Amino acid sequence: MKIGFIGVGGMAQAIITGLLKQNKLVPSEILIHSAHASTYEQVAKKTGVTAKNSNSEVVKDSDVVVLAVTPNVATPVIQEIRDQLDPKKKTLISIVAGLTLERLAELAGYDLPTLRTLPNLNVAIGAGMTAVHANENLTGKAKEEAIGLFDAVGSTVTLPEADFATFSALAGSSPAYVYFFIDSLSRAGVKHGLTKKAATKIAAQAVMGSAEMVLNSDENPFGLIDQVSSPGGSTVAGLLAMEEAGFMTSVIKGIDTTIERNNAE
Ligand SMILES: NC(=O)C1=CN([C@@H]2O[C@H](COP(=O)(O)OP(=O)(O)OC[C@H]3O[C@@H](n4cnc5c(N)ncnc54)[C@H](OP(=O)(O)O)[C@@H]3O)[C@@H](O)[C@H]2O)C=CC1
Ligand SMILES: O=C(O)[C@@H]1CCC=N1
Repeated sequence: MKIGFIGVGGMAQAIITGLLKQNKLVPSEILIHSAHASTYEQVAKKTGVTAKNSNSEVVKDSDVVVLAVTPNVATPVIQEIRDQLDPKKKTLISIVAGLTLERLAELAGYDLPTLRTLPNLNVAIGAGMTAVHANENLTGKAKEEAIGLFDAVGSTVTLPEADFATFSALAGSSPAYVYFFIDSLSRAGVKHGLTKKAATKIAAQAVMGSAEMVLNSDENPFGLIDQVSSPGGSTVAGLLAMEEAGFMTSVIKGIDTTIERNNAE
């Protein structure tokens, strides 16, 4: 299978890194092109994938085309490659936030097998969380192969398109919010005398283990909070101080704003 990436920014590079790391594909199966030669040539050099001289060449030589450009250039880019997107031979995968299957069909053709996805950065380490929704033309083996690319680099969930904006906040954007939390924990450690390096490692390992506990436990997070909070102890004292500063309200406000922004696009 040949898979072509149109755009090789942060997210496409994360997917490519994950696919190669998980041995789902070998470099010769991946083709790339983007706006600037300095970007795609460097990515090709670093990963061993093949750089093409145009978006059209990528599409011509690929079975599966991954649209990985920012939303503001998606329309002209699809118009540029539309003629090469033969519905009998190609599958289109979009990772573009906010771009609906209806809009993709309008731009790329109503017969084209198409998968709308919303991955997150953790695909780079095989721990991604990706939402998928296929159109009615993508069926059977082609559908399995398209979704299989994201299964290979983490978990996938099939969601109605109406839930993509919420999913995007909770999984697509949330790595940034979790990094923010880890940095805040680590900064607190620095305030109390730890080095930034040690504090960041301690904070990140604690967050990773806590996430695993949530995934592997029948308890909901509040039950686990109670297990950590010894009666009369320091954890409950810290929790109450965080809540007094508006911890949960801050998180929900941030997610509300992310979803509003997603819905406005
Ligand atoms: N970052 C994330 O965590 C997530 C991102 N997404 C979606 O992924 C998409 C890409 O985001 P991200 O990787 O963060 O953005 P980047 O800005 O890092 O990457 C955008 C890429 O598009 C390329 N590009 C711009 N114009 C063209 C063109 N005319 N032809 C071909 N390539 C072009 C750029 O080329 P060059 O580098 O050469 O300038 C760049 O490689 C977005 O639609 C976003 O919504 C979805 C989920 C998560
Ligand atoms: O910030 C963004 O627009 C994209 C969508 C999800 C993560 N990054």
